[in-house]
Amino acid sequence: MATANNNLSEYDKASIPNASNYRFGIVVSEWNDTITEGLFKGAYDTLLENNVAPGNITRWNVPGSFELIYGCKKMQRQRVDVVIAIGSVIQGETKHFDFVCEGVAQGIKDLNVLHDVPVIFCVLTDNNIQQSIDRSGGIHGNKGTEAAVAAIKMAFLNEQ
Ligand SMILES: Nc1c(NC[C@H](O)[C@H](O)[C@H](O)CO)[nH]c(=O)[nH]c1=O
Ligand SMILES: CC(=O)[C@@H](O)COP(=O)(O)O
Repeated sequence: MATANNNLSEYDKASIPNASNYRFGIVVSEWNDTITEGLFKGAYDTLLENNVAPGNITRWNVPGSFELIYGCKKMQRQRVDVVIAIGSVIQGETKHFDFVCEGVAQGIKDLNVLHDVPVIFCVLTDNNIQQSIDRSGGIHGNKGTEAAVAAIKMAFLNEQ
């Protein structure tokens, strides 16, 4: 189902485990920061709404989405139960978009395979800025909210 038919900010609160004892690492790319700050706000607010204490949330910034891989690898070694990678990649004139998106997706996948701390993929890969606006608190909701819900669920799963 495409995002256009499924608001990113809507979730069943009854399906969310108790998150008050989990620790969250959030790594935020500075490229397209008006978008990534919106994604971060969505994630942060959703964690607080689900009884996560601010002191249980650690945020680091990295220059761009490609650096999310290294930043999340380092964050996995911190005292956290789950990591959220936040980025915004927007198509330009060249094929660089393709390499950044593929590299980040593969790199974060690898971190989930190689290490025992889940990393949530909250990276928008959009054709234009409007699509990014629409998915970071706009008409399609906020992918940061979706990522925070996924993070809580994966922290719970990691306890099983
Ligand atoms: N064009 C975008 C980039 N490009 C920068 C790379 O992510 C990386 O920082 C650089 O290649 C140095 O290693 N990054 C984004 O996050 N979003 C873009 O649209
Ligand atoms: C995703 C990118 O790296 C891209 O925004 C860079 O723009 P360009 O392809 O015009 O160099």
